[in-house]
Amino acid sequence: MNEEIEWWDYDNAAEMAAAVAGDIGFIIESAIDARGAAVIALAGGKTPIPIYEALAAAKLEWKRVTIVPGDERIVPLSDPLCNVSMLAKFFLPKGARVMPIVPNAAADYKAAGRSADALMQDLHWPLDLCLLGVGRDGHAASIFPGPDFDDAISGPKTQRALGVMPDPLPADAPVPRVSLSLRAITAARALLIAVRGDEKRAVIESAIDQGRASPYPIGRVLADTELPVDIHWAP
Ligand SMILES: O=C(O)[C@H](O)[C@@H](O)[C@H](O)[C@H](O)COP(=O)(O)O
Repeated sequence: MNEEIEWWDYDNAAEMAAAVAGDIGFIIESAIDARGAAVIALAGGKTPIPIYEALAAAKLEWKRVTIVPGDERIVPLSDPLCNVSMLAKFFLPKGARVMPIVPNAAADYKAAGRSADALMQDLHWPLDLCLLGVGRDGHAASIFPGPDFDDAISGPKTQRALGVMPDPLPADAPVPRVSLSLRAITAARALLIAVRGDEKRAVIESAIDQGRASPYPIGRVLADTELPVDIHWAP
């Protein structure tokens, strides 16, 4: 069980964005100082958009930064639901390498997951950072209840990514996904969570209380992460 979970509360989304962008910038600089490069996984969804705006404005050696989405919806790159296209809009113009993880002609979600895993196997590992959002249903990255839940939580040790069919499908993006596995997330050198709203806060608080027995994916992630985790929250 993780004993070091720290909440950081802000008055509004802009304050949270500035603080989280500052933390991510520091993590990127430290990785570049240590190794000459940084590899980070960033969350999809809407909450982190102001964070990415602030981060993209930071003076960093972007050419040394590789960014992958921590999860992806299996949709074409042109689809508004596509996480990597959202990330590319912010960070490609800065010179970062922004890697799509879903093949354009994904045959089925499990094959897409295997292909994402193969791509991740070529990255320097562990990730320097994993930034996660959390759904109101307690999902994190694209670890959802459904037929792939056990595989995402406790699949093969070396598996970094997999295909996931959420059940039920989330209403705001009702499509199959690929996701980092729980092991890949918890192995990251730094784990940050950014969420907004009382509802998500309540879900995360119960998930923390439930620990390893939590039915919420975010509860399992937090219970299995040994490093301190910062949870950034704004109304
Ligand atoms: O692609 C995704 O669906 C995400 O990466 C997902 O895990 C997201 O972080 C949550 O669904 C919260 O999304 P919002 O920030 O839009 O509420």
